[in-house]
Amino acid sequence: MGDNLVLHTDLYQINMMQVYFEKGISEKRAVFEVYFREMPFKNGYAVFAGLERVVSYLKDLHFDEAAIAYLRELGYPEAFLTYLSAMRFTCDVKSVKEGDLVFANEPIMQIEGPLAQCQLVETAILNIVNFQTLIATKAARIKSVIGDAPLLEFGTRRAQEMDAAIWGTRAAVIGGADATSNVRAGQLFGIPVSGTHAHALVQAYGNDYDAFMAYATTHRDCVFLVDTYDTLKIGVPAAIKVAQEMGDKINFLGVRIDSGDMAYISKKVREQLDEAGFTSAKIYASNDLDENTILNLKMQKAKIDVWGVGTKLITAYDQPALGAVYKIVSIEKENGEMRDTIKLSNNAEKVSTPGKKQVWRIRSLDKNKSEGDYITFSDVDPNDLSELVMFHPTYTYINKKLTNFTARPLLVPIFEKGNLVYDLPDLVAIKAYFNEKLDDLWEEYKRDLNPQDYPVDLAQDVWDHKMKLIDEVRKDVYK
Ligand SMILES: Nc1ncnc2c1ncn2[C@@H]1O[C@H](COP(=O)(O)OP(=O)(O)OP(=O)(O)O)[C@@H](O)[C@H]1O
Ligand SMILES: O=P(O)(O)OC[C@H]1O[C@H](OP(=O)(O)OP(=O)(O)O)[C@H](O)[C@@H]1O
Ligand SMILES: O=C(O)c1cccnc1
Repeated sequence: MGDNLVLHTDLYQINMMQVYFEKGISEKRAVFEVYFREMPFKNGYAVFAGLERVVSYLKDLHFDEAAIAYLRELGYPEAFLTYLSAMRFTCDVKSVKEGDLVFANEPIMQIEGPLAQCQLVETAILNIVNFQTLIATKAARIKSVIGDAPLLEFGTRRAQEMDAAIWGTRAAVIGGADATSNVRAGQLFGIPVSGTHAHALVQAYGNDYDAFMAYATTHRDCVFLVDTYDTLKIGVPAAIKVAQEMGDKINFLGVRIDSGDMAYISKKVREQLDEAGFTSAKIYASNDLDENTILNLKMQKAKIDVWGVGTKLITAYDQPALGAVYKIVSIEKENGEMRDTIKLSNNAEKVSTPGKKQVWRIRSLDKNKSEGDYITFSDVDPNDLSELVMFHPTYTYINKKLTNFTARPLLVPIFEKGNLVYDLPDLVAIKAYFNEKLDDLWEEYKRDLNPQDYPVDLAQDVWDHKMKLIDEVRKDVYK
């Protein structure tokens, strides 16, 4: 299979493109925005990830011969296929930077350009951003309970196939993983790789001592998995014996436990290691861990130094999907002006916010913390205002006035007229960026359980415009 991803879209996008083409509106300028409506894992913030892959998908996006041939097989008319063959990506794209914090009901990406092109890219963009943002956020939750101790990403074997393992690992690193067991992810993204060994090694030798000795005579850095037969009676004593016999010939980093009551066992293992003089040997733990188990183990004062987390991180076990959507917010009229569009719903949260917008992170200069996000039309800059009135978009009586503030635009230019204008930072920089942004957030939004709702407010004119369009549509429908 080739790596042209142009057909990585839903059939209905191509069908709509055909409508636009045949009805002569395919080149009309349109603006679409990506946003999600509910915070993943009920977390207080989400960690945006996926931009690097979105860029690689959009760069040079075109229908190659194989794609056209397949669409011909599906029965699309020749004139439409000719149009598709000639199509090149010419949209403007703005996006939040990877590692930035994002919240429900604010645009995190914006695609503007010919209607047909905007329509084509919906599926892949959501596919990428939904997954990677979800995993980065899950990793951040896990890391928040672990603190400074290392978090190792161990999930490839349980990930939803290879792409999810690779890009999920990268997202996990953005949100907090310090290293991965996936060697290819290490090669592709420069992520530190790390690992111990499996039970198979011990089973292959039939006993812990021979297995650890075999490892120790072939590797300098050693972490022995001690729970194959009996952690306290067999595994740890064998690890200690090998470490003593090998002395300086190895770097005895520690032992890994992978079953049983990890609070009780880790404390006993710590005693055994300390008594043998290996006070700096670390205890690694793995086995279906997630932020809840880890927090619980920490409350029990488990003596765990390094946390290996697989399945529950890479599959976002407790919430397998983020629900980001891609909605048209504005379209060119016959006269060339833009007409803002709205989608109504019986469900108030599902009513879209019309117009091309920008999101601003408002930072109080007195408190040096983020006070909330403020959504304006794209041509407005709140930094020009001396006073900002922020109010809840549904419960409008909840409001506050800010004077001494700065506003940072979250959506930055990525593509202009199809040309990449953004320098993609490396992963180390993205991770550092995330940590810096997390520091700006009040603790109330950071706790794992029942965090406060971070304010995402609409500027007065955006709110008024939305209400006006709701009224207009309702008048049309119920006249
Ligand atoms: N002290 C503890 N407090 C809370 N949860 C724990 C504690 N010790 C272990 N756990 C968790 O409990 C679960 C135990 O799972 P399970 O019973 O499948 O493990 P096991 O039987 O010991 O090992 P195996 O994976 O070999 O079946 C795991 O998710 C583990 O992380
Ligand atoms: O538990 P996770 O968070 O997914 O971490 C990865 C798991 O992968 C390995 O187990 P393996 O695949 O050998 O299976 P088992 O230990 O569950 O038997 C390792 O020993 C961890 O238990
Ligand atoms: O290196 C390890 O210990 C490891 C790697 C993958 C999965 N589980 C454990």
